[in-house]
Amino acid sequence: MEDSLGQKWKQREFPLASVSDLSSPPTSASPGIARFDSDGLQIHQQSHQILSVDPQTLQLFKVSPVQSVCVAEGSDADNKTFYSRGVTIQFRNEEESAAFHCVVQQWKKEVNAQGAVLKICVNVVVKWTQSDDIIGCIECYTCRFRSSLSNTLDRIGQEGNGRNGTITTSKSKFDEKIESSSAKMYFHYYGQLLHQQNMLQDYVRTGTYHAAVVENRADFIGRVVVDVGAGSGILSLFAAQAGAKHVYAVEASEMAEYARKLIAGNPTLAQRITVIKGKVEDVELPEKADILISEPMGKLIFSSIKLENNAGFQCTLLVNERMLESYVIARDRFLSPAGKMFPAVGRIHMAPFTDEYLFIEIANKALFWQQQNYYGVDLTPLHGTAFQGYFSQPVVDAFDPRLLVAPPMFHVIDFTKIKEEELYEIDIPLRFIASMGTRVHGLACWFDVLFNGSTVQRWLTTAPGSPTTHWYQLRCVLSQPIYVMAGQEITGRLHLIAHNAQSYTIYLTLSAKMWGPGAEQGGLLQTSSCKLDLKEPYYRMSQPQAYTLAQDQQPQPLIHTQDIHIQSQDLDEPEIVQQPSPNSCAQIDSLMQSV
Ligand SMILES: C[S@@+](CC[C@H](N)C(=O)[O-])C[C@H]1O[C@@H](n2cnc3c(N)ncnc32)[C@H](O)[C@@H]1O
Repeated sequence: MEDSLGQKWKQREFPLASVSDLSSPPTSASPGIARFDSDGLQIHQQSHQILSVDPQTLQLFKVSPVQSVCVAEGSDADNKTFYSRGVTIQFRNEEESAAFHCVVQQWKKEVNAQGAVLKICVNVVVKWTQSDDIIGCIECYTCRFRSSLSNTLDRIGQEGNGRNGTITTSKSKFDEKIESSSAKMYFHYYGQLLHQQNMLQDYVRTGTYHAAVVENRADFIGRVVVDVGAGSGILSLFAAQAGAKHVYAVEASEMAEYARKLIAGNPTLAQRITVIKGKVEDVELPEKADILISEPMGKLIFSSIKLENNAGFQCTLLVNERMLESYVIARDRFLSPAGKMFPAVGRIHMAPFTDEYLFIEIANKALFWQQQNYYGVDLTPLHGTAFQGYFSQPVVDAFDPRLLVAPPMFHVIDFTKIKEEELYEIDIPLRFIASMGTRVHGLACWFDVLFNGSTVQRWLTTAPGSPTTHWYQLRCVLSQPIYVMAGQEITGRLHLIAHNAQSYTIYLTLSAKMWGPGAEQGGLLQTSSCKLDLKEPYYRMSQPQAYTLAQDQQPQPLIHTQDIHIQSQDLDEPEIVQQPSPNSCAQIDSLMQSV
């Protein structure tokens, strides 16, 4: 339950399959519960509380997908002897385990934020005195900040007290929740011009931003603007074109240097733009903003796949990359109360889809592991794992909207109101009415965002059937499709849990009632679930976009979606890709039986 402070963790309870005290024999394990309340986290074994911890001392280790070890510090009665106490907790499933870890992360962060007042004081003392005596004194006063204090010292030493006052707390909000290796790769990626170029060459994206800004000049003229994650500085330049009084272009990657160069090369605008290199979580600005502009919509940055044209490694799902959190933090730090956000609202759209070709293509990938005589070696012991592995990759491509089985629904994220913590865990109940009888292979997702200008409202959409953007669409494919009839209800749940590699674990469940004699009596359900890692997509851009045509539909030429941006420039005839002859359902079923 959420209270007025947005403390989603409060009152949360997690049933545990088993709890065992590390100091007792493993045979003592029995079911229990983990409960968050105002005193901290309480772990009960049956009805006995066996551990009560506060967030400062809690250490949580994931030892398997469903098992974790909680270690907390305590002291004896005279507060002199410190000891550690640990319990092993076993969750009922991976989803509950991931949700628990997410709640602990949020809880620790909120409690640390309350401690930030003290950290700021520490910071100020250090800045003014640089005195070892005072540092020693503070260490005695609250020794748990000892290590962050030395971090603070390191950073003050490196960055000085520059005009932009870069550091206010000892550890950045960003650094606290994001793994440093992920952040390093992420900002390295955005530090390269070719990746910025890829976004700039998405004319649907950049053209919509340009139109949304210049058509809403009235919002920009004479106003202070902050460009959150400025990249090449393009949106700052648009804001200056629209008459902004001053634009602060905040960019954390090395791209900040290129942005300076680009902006300096446009002298009529440059005098009204200041580039600030740093994270929006850390930098200080000299004044409040009337407008925030940003392009924080999730793509995926990953290094493991090389595309021939280096077109960029990005996929869709509004919240991926976790940059929306930075946009929201920037709002709370920089935007004046009556300020505007460009964009202001985002929506994740979802609909079940059918796609036999895609399904068989994924299932086929694991067939390699069906070989019983691979150089004399039986590979089949790994087939099941490989099969699940391929189905845990969300598919990124542009698909034909006729593959959708039901009208889509959407989940709104209001950037002007949402709390940062609410983006750590997003739980969307699903309900659709099938408009055809078919096999449902999974859930298709895409997004749009709204520029809510005072003069013109504009949507930027990544929907299937709309001009393709560099986000494409995303599909979560079930390893067990479900069968539906026209008019039948499909229910389910899309549960996204943020992780510290700037992405999300996706848990999807879709269900449909069985028809036939048994169904009327009572809720016979076909249910299919999958777990996917948004950071490990199957980038399917060079594959044919196959779909089954209804008899009354004329064949449409199908194109390689990688070529779409080029075609939008030179308007040549699209390349036609030959369709493979359709696999019948019977063939597919027999293949699935064999796997
Ligand atoms: C999707 S790009 C958009 C770039 C540019 N605004 C545009 O529209 O072309 C996002 C940019 O935000 C930067 N960024 C991401 N998180 C940031 C943060 N917390 N602080 C500052 N910059 C950030 C990235 O380095 C990247 O250059």
